[in-house]
Amino acid sequence: MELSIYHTFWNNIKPLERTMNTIGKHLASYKHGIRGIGLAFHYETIMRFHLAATAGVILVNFLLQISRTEWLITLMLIGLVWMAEVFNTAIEKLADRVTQDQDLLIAHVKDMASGAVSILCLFAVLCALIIYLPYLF
Ligand SMILES: Nc1ncnc2c1ncn2[C@@H]1O[C@H](COP(=O)(O)OP(=O)(O)OP(=O)(O)O)[C@@H](O)[C@H]1O
Repeated sequence: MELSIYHTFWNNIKPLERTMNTIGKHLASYKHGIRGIGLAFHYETIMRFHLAATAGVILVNFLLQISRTEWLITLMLIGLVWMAEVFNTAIEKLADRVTQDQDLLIAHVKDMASGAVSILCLFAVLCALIIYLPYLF
């Protein structure tokens, strides 16, 4: 009888323990992610430009009193640009680890990673114009 209580207890506690471990791992990955963002700021000065641009966009959004949908679009674009820049920085660092020598493929990899950020920035500017211009004229 006592043994059965023991088994019941452990059978109930194990899933709970597993859940706690999963939550712990999840929280740890957020910690690594935050450290990664800090590292991107450390390696790439352009991250400061993105921060200033983000502050500028948020200020303009408040001043122009844009709609909720327009807020969502601008916030998503800000997030995507930040994400692309952090990926770009990570790819650059990985490429530098592969070789510090002049290498054509490394040049192509870095150019493409940088191109991804440029595409996003171009479309973000187009979206900003489409959203803001009707409020101004
Ligand atoms: N090992 C290499 N071999 C050949 N070309 C390279 C190499 N490293 C960098 N380059 C060239 O120099 C460019 C700039 O690379 P760098 O690592 O200096 O990044 P960055 O100045 O931070 O650029 P970005 O503006 O894309 O963030 C690359 O896009 C690539 O064309």
